[in-house]
Amino acid sequence: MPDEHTVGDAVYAKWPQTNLWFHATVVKSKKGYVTVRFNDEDATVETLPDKFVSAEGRFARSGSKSPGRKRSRSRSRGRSPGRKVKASPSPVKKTTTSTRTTTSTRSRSRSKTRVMRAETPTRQSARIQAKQIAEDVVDANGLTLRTSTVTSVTTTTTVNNHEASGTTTTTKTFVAEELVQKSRVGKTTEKDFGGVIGTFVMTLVMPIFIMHATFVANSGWVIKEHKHIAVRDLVDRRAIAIYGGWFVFQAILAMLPLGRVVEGVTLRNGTKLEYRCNGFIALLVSLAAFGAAVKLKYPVTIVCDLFPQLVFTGIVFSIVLSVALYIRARGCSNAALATGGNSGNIIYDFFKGRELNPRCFGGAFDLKFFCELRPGLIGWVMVNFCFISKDCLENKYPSYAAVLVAVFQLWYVADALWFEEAILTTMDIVHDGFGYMLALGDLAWVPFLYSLQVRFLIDNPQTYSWYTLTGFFLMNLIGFLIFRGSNSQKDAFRKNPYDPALAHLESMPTSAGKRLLVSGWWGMCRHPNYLGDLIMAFAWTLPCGFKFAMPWFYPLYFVVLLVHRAYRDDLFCRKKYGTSWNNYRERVKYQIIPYVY
Ligand SMILES: NC(=O)C1=CN([C@@H]2O[C@H](COP(=O)(O)OP(=O)(O)OC[C@H]3O[C@@H](n4cnc5c(N)ncnc54)[C@H](OP(=O)(O)O)[C@@H]3O)[C@@H](O)[C@H]2O)C=CC1
Ligand SMILES: CC(C)CCC[C@@H](C)[C@H]1CC=C2C3=C(CC[C@@]21C)[C@@]1(C)CC[C@H](O)C(C)(C)[C@@H]1CC3
Repeated sequence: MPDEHTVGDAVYAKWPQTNLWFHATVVKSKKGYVTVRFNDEDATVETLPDKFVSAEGRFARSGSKSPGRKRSRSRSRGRSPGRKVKASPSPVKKTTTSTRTTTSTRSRSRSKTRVMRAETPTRQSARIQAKQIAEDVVDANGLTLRTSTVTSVTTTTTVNNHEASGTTTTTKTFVAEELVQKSRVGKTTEKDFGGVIGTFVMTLVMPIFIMHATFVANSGWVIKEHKHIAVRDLVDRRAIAIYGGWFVFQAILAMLPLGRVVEGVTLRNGTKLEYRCNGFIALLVSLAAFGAAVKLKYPVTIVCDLFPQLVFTGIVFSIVLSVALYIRARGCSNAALATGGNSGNIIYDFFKGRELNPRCFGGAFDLKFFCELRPGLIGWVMVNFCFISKDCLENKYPSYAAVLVAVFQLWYVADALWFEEAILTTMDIVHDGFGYMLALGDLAWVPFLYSLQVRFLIDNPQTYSWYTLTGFFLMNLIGFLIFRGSNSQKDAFRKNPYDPALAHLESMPTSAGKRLLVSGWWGMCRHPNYLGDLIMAFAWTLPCGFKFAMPWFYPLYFVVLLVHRAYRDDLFCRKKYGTSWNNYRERVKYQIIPYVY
């Protein structure tokens, strides 16, 4: 049972995202959450689940339970993940500890625990280690917790004798007291995407390019036959109704009380948001609705006829949404901001997005999560299918290459929605605010540019022998197996590093507590999932042939996007894992392509 807290109580509170506990004072206590003020120079206020707050007397008393009252887990596996003994968040000395193992020899055993006061050398190394941990710690949003003072560090060494497994493990629990830290989102000083000028150029170029690609999908880089198109020709009520109707339809599906509700990563204030994952159901319903529309002879090809108008509507919609998001974020508390979108420069912050998790309908509807996976991603599949339907109607026999690429892309989207909750740990959800980049990316770039190859193949049918088509299929399959295999391996490891199914994998410890895989897919290179994604991108484009440049935009853009993403992730991880990240880079040398890059 967590402690009862009264306003003004002196407590120890766990600093978000660390195993470090600090002096704090209770400001408010409500329904399982306690708002505390840390005794640091900034008097940082955080709201934490009550298990992360413990009365001071209770915390220091020998033999008392840990604040979280978690049972410490000991592992006795030979492999590295198994060797890790998860340090209890409790800094208290325990006289007895219940232990559990996760292997087949799993057994519950009372372990005899000897508590030793660390003498000077250990105490000194603990102080250094605690300081290093604190310096390396970065919160869920990539924010470094800056350390200014370490006034005292206490070390307890606990030796557990595991009778059942016959192994002896040593748990060192460090208590760092009165570390003065900050976790507020400071001004964003390191700007990526070329800073203010880069983001300004991208803000202008991205919509122009989407429009341009709409008119040249079937040709080279330039519009050869110049048709004069006025902006007023691009405004069409039917296009607005189709785009708006689709967005609302997807929003309704997303809000249906179907599918699992999962928790996202821990936020800076120690809390987690909940997300309803019913994306795969939304895809099935959308496909069924499309099938019904075709069967009922509803003119789905209107999407092809009004394509430029739809693209224009999507762009305008994304711009309006981004402006609304920017204005909304001006009224946000500091705690709600993304670390990367708080530079104070309107152009940069508008592009990157200021608010991390904008939600509406009383917090029930997460805009970024919804936009990233639903209207754009499922819309991309629908655009492909509308063009295939048009081809079937006009030519009787559809272009097999176009059908194959549409199937590959449906497969990719279905996979994303089947593993929907995996997106909750991607940098878009964890680090990036929701602004112009993601709004335009999700709602116009993905549905109207990612469909480039299928649109090209409809206008320029290519004929291939069955073994060439099989070759494309195998290439896509190989890419998919690498992409899915590596993403699932990492997800499984992050969910439970002691999963027996991962016992064959080697991992290395980091100063932030989490381990990093160094064998299996993640031993080949640091981003095997990007490699798989890229192989698929090429498998979707090769069928377009080499006569025209435009379809090749997608794999070229994707290389740039993923190389830049790998670079950004490297910066985040360096902050998060400190020197351990350098050791990891030494061990796993290549970024995306083993022995090449
Ligand atoms: N189709 C498209 O347009 C796009 C697709 N994608 C795809 O989205 C997917 C997600 O991409 P993204 O979020 O960028 O990156 P990753 O899925 O590669 O995630 C990077 C994070 O994984 C963790 N990690 C890194 N190395 C290891 C390791 N050795 N062991 C355990 N954990 C590790 C780290 O986080 P931590 O340690 O905190 O867990 C790191 O920050 C990719 O498959 C990518 O191809 C991405 C962009 C666009
Ligand atoms: C061009 C701009 C500078 C950037 C626009 C970027 C966006 C288009 C992409 C950023 C990350 C994305 C992801 C997917 C789609 C593209 C965007 C939005 C993703 C949903 C595709 C399906 C995958 O399986 C995924 C892993 C779920 C992807 C997550 C990232």
